[in-house]
Amino acid sequence: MHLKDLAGILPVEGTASRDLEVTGLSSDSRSVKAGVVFFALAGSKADGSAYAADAASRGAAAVVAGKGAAVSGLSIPVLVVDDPRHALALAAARFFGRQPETMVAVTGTAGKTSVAAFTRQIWEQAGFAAASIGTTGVVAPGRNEYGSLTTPDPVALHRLLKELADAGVTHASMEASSHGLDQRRLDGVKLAAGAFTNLGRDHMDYHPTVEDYHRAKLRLFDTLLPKGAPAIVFADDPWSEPTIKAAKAAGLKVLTVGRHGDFLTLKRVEHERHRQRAEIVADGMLHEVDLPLAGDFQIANALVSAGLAIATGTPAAKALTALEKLKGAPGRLDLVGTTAAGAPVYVDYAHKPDALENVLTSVRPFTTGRVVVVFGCGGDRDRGKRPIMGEIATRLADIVIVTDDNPRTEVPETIRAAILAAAPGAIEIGDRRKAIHEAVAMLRAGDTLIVAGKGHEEGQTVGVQTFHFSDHEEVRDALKERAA
Ligand SMILES: CC(=O)N[C@H]1[C@@H](OP(=O)(O)OP(=O)(O)OC[C@H]2O[C@@H](n3ccc(=O)[nH]c3=O)[C@H](O)[C@@H]2O)O[C@H](CO)[C@@H](O)[C@@H]1O[C@H](C)C(=O)N[C@@H](C)C(=O)N[C@H](CCC(=O)O)C(=O)O
Ligand SMILES: Nc1ncnc2c1ncn2[C@@H]1O[C@H](COP(=O)(O)OP(=O)(O)OP(=O)(O)O)[C@@H](O)[C@H]1O
Ligand SMILES: N[C@H](CCC[C@H](N)C(=O)O)C(=O)O
Ligand SMILES: [Mg+2]
Repeated sequence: MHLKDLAGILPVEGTASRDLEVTGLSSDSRSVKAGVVFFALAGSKADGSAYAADAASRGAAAVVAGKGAAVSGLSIPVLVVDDPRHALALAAARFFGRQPETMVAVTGTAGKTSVAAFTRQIWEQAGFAAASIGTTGVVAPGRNEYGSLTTPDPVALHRLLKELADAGVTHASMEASSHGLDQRRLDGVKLAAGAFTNLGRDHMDYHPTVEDYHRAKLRLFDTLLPKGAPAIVFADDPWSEPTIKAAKAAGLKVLTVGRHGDFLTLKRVEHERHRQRAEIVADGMLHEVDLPLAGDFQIANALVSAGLAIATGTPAAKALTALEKLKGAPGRLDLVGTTAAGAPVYVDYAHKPDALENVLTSVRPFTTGRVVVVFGCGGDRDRGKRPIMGEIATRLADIVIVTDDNPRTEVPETIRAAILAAAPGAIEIGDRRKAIHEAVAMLRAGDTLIVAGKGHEEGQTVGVQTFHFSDHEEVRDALKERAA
């Protein structure tokens, strides 16, 4: 590609640099090689324009910077744009050039990973070559790779989308995190539909207010989706109404799902221990669906996913039947095993207040004994959620064990103390392995144990080092020990 091929996105018209060859795009000077166009992004820690000279010295073809960025004295062209992050996303889409034909994105505080995975599974069952992209990585035919970000950076994202399209993937679902939306990571993706699950407290270290956080999520509806595109909105959340309003104002075709939903109406749910039976009305027809997953919230996620699949062309009956074969995303109310006395042990990714509240509430109806929870809060992340989660755990569980969950560069005791301040009677066991083993040892018939916060994660980050750690492995070990 030549610089002129990025015309319309970058101001290359009439410049001598039009014919420069472009070998790649990057927002990190450290990865710049000859011919790469470097995008200087204003970040939360650094200003990319400070690295323009570094990029030039590594052979960058040109630098793209925002108005007023301090980039001068370079021997390579400097192209000035209004919004460098937006320009990077569009340029990445054009540079890589291909994406799966039908793509959908889901946003919301909780449920994104589950919805992305469920939508892919419904499409697979409908016979499409489908992929999902999110917190747990990329899953596609013959491919299952762990990724680090929920919504990848635009260059990584569009490289991946091209690979998927080249491999024959026609349908892809992806998570749109609030960071991803705010930082324009998805601005170059051509979306056929979008979805909203719910809104709760999250990332209050990044967004100044919950309204600001909601606004970031709304970019999916008011900026990214083309007019007339379907927006699937879960209707039973306190933030459903403002979301529906915004999506309608943006000219989208709003399709609501849930008890208050019109597109897919949930009539009745009967819970069993590890499954639930739902009656769902679609287009005037009643469908009975036997969902093989525990947790009220999984019904919500299943409805949103079915909504996305139907809105993009899968027949309703097929999409709803597919729900009967859904597999939960790894680490989402994931039944790892049961004790000899039959007490189930779940690993769950609840690491924010609403999720913890939901997961603890979900297991109560089938727990005749005690609900036991092991959890902690991440270091270098939203401090405000710590006492809130302490209060929720104490209110909804019978035994609360507060432990460590990626303390990062904070003092672990301080994080635990902030949780414990609102969790009278909770047991403190910093060592997560010990906490899990002790919790399993406590279980009696009728009890349920939830190990929350890490879900699919495979590490414990202490300081700047990450040690291998898996809640799944520890639970299995502890169960084996008890059985021996
Ligand atoms: C807080 C945050 O979102 N940071 C993202 C942001 O980085 P930043 O703007 O803060 O970067 P910075 O360190 O200030 O540097 C500014 C710029 O200078 C560049 N630079 C820096 C140093 C250098 O030597 N050369 C150079 O060019 C950097 O590459 C960057 O472009 O923009 C970068 C480029 O798009 C992202 O990679 C980076 O994500 C980091 C890795 C991250 O951890 N993000 C997390 C918090 C995140 O996005 N999480 C969400 C949600 C998770 C969920 O709820 O599931 C996700 O989508 O994963
Ligand atoms: N629809 C929902 N409503 C409330 N809580 C949910 C819902 N779906 C999932 N959860 C809870 O949130 C946790 C994370 O679920 P999931 O990974 O699907 O959400 P996510 O939006 O991708 O989260 P993250 O932003 O952390 O990646 C689950 O383990 C469960 O505890
Ligand atoms: N994407 C989330 C994951 C948190 C998971 C939890 N285990 C923690 O480390 O806090 C975040 O970075 O806020
Ligand atoms: Mg996720």
